[in-house]
Amino acid sequence: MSEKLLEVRNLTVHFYTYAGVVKAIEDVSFDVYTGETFALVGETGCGKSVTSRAITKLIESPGRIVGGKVYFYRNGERLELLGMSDEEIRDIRGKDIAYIFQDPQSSLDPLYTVGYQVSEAMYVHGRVRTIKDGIVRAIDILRRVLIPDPERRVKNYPHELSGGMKQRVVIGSGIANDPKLLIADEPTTALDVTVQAQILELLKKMKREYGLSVLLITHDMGIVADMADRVAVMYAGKIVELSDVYTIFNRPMHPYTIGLLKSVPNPLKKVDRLETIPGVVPNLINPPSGCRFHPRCSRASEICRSRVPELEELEEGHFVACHNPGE
Ligand SMILES: Nc1ncnc2c1ncn2[C@@H]1O[C@H](COP(=O)(O)OP(=O)(O)OP(=O)(O)O)[C@@H](O)[C@H]1O
Ligand code: NI
Repeated sequence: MSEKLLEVRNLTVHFYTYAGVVKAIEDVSFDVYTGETFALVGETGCGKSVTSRAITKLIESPGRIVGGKVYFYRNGERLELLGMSDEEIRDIRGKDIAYIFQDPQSSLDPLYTVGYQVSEAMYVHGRVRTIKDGIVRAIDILRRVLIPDPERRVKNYPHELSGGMKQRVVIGSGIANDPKLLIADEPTTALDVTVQAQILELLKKMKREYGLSVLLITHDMGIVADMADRVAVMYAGKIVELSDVYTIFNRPMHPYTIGLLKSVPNPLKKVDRLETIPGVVPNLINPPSGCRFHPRCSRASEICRSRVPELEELEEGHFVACHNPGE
């Protein structure tokens, strides 16, 4: 396999709310390699966004990163991101590691032209000398993200563009500084189905052309199948299974993954009936003891109630956190 770009180790984030401490993510560990698309998948509230944001310390009060390390490899140097000052991490965020969020509307400022905003993204990281220089470059970037008539579009304000075009602009700003890692958090969820497919195609094109690695956050197994090389399945703030995409779909071993794949139309297999996993996602203020999935798990035994299962490599590259894994 290719080189390691990102190493997330035991990442733990808590939110200190009036109701109690929300243990949003607990000991999350995974690697992202150069040139791959790595997906984080799971139901709502399982900690995908918190994980992706914590990587560059984008956690706001009442949240706090209470443990873990994030190593980022840049030009042969191994940087630990969580120990960096706000200023140092700001220099990495938006330059070496860029984000794309779900709603393009909220990523763009309604008061500035899209050309200005793409230009500004480069200007703040010293990629262009002036905003004016940047606008010339922005035309080329809009062309690369396949926005028609970029010379004219560069002068548009966000409200003059459709949702899909706005997301193209956001992707353009993301890649403007030639990042190594693009973190895309549900980048197509807010868009129409036809536009979704176009944006996913665009992400593939960007990945090819720029040699980017992509950390893709999604709750959609179809998108995982279409986009990802490897995938980590999250449940209630923890990674329960991690492997290449083919293995997850064909040989899932964690009871949660097995249930998840039964509850969604499996894009690689035809299923007649959708099943749902009984029970509800646990409250993260008082998560279940032992394995957080045990109250909903048909295979749960005594040890599952008392001991937290570690992610173990059961076959090459296939990690499962379960005391009673099976197929
Ligand atoms: N500001 C906050 N205050 C308290 N709890 C929070 C806060 N932000 C996130 N959380 C908690 O952290 C957990 C993980 O949230 P996160 O947004 O990462 O989920 P997600 O997997 O991205 O879900 P979705 O698919 O809905 O985006 C949730 O249980 C949520 O309640
Ligand atoms: Ni999210």
